[in-house]
Amino acid sequence: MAKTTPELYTFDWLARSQPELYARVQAAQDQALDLSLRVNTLKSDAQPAMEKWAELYGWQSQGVPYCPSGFWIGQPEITPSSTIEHRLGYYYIQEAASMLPPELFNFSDLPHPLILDMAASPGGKTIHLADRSGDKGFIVANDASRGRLSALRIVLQTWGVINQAVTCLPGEQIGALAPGRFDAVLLDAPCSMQGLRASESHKARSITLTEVEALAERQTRLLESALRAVKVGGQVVYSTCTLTPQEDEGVLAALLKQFPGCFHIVDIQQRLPQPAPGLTQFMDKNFPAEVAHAARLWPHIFGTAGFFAAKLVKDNSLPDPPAEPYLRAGKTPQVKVPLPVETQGITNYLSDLYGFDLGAQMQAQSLKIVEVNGQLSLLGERLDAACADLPWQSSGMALGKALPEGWQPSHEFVSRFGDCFTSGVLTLEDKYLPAWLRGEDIRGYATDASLRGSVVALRDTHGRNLGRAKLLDGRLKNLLPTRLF
Ligand SMILES: C[S@@+](CC[C@H](N)C(=O)[O-])C[C@H]1O[C@@H](n2cnc3c(N)ncnc32)[C@H](O)[C@@H]1O
Repeated sequence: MAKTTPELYTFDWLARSQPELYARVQAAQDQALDLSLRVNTLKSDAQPAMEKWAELYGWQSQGVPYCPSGFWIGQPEITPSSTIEHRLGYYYIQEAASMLPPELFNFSDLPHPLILDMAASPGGKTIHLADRSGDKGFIVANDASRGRLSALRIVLQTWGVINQAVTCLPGEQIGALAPGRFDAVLLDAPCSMQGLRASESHKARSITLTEVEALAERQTRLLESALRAVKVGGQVVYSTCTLTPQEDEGVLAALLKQFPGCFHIVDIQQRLPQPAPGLTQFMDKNFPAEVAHAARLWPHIFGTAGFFAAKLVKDNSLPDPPAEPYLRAGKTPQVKVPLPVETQGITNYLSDLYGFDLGAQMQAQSLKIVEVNGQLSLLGERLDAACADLPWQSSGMALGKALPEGWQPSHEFVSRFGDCFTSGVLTLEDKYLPAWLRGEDIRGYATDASLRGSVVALRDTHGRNLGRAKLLDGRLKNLLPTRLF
């Protein structure tokens, strides 16, 4: 039977309309991308941290122009995925184009922004947003796919983000559920991924026009929802990892037409090393001139994957949506009311053992200590304001647990704050490092008797955080989580 749907191969539209440009894009797509990473600025200052790793691992680093914490490191012998810093969330390996969307938000007048990441998993951009807001705002990290939530939780946990909650809702509904609530919304939309190079995890495949149109329709409804969820005056960033115009400029054009006067597109060309305007013409279609304010990262110009990003500012409320949203039944964990006595006891304990002032940290980040399913956790005070009516799945960061022999801080807590500890810290001799990084206990380890029985923060001779260790008689018990090996 003859096919009724025309095949639309990757960049086929470009091959037909601009063959020279198409040839340049294809040539770029055939070359391997340099590896890039983004430094966790909740844990270290980007530039000095990068310099230290460049020296330690022989990496040649080059800054990503629009992202101060992002660096290209070429194709190095020591791969960035193999280091202890990677396992402890000191950096995230991320394609440089993906570093653009979170950088487009302006939080300079918003010390505590309430942020929605509408399609968040696995969380590469969520953790970037946490850095951008110093983990002092609050992020609702949503993804409609339940199966992708654990990846998101692990990324948040490894990075050490506290002011966050994970929800599992169709993004299309959030605008009606929480209208005008957020200062900033990121929609890194599900798309046809026709901007990525083929790889082991992403096989090249052709897409049909029907698929593109269905995706564009979903993206338009998601972006409408993002515009509803943001406050008047608030910022929305829309991004895709595809260069298919229907999913990029086409989505912006559809919403400009449907909601005139409700938002405008901010010109972001000056954020890039050279202008990369959105298309105003595609095949036989004209898009409004304003869509040229968006950025279209062509692989042959920027040395990145193909990518699209636009920044929108909401000027007026959108007219009411046609129907009430239904809410998918979500399982909400039982969060107990914080026990005031615990907070003081814990902050005193941490101060005595590690010289770390958790009380000051809690004040700076507006945190409280609660018991969640028998574990003590640090939770953002703004959780209720952000998620009162959004069924959240998990929130905050594990703080630790009380054991008969003393109080044991969590791995996440030590990997986020361990560099600030001034006592209760042990330096591991170099000869033991390989065994430690394999997750082994170190036997015959002699040390200061005053620390015996305690959980200490371990560092290597370069001062790198090696997580927690428990000092037992003649043995250093390895408390690195087994998932890291
Ligand atoms: C491009 S990925 C997001 C990548 C992520 N922002 C990052 O940087 O790590 C798109 C995500 O959208 C989710 N998704 C698909 N349809 C959705 C919907 N209707 N509402 C919310 N999320 C959706 C997918 O499960 C997928 O995780």
